[in-house]
Amino acid sequence: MTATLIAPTQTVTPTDSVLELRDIVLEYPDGVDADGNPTVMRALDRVSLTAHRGTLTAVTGASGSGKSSLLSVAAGLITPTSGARIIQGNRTENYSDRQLAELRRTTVGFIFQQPNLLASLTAAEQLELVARISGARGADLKVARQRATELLDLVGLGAEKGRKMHQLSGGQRQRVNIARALMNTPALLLADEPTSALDAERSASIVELLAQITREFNTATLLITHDGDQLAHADRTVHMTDGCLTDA
Ligand SMILES: Nc1ncnc2c1ncn2[C@@H]1O[C@H](COP(=O)(O)OP(=O)(O)OP(=O)(O)O)[C@@H](O)[C@H]1O
Repeated sequence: MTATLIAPTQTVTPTDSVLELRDIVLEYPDGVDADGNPTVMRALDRVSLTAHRGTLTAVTGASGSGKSSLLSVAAGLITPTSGARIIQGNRTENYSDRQLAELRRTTVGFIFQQPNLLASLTAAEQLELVARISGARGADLKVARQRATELLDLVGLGAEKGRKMHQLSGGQRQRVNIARALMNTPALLLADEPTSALDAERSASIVELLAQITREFNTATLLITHDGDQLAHADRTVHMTDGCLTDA
């Protein structure tokens, strides 16, 4: 992996809280009971969690315990049933869809299990697209292109930036995915089992990369993982059990 350093755009201290969840309850509608009354499935049960700048928090737990639900609430993709969600000092649980979309665009980088990359675009174009969607044109687009090049160098894909997705391995595609998540200099980086489709060696290098990014970009990073070997890279590990969160 290359060691290119790209300075974060904001000056912050490692102890800054980016995300604070207080007593979060999330219930999904879950059909009806025998009397025809609506029932709910409680996916998050009074969850509290603070994520700080420059800190990698691993989230573990059995399938169905609520890990993805936790990340979706943290990302502002789902509004919790109750509780407080504070992102960059702002209470957001009453934000409109538009405010949440803006918050995600400016603050959150999301890395999914399977990189959802566009087959027709090169690695560099995948990253440029983020800037285009944000409205970058002219000089701004030029700056974004430069940033895309630097980020692809950072994730070790400088030589592959002109390749389309079918010309890359699964591990390389996930690196493109990670670089893309950094295009908007997110304060909060959320990774939902980013190594689930990779072998042990590639998984280890991806998690090392996420730990490096957390330090160099000063992100508050949440990483869902099932892999005990990856926990060594985490500053903190929390565990979900039936919607409840505890320190591991
Ligand atoms: N949209 C939904 N509607 C109803 N129930 C849901 C919905 N999404 C998730 N659930 C339920 O909420 C619980 C938590 O799901 P979640 O996906 O957060 O778990 P997880 O720990 O991420 O699981 P996995 O490791 O298998 O991805 C599960 O019981 C799941 O069936």
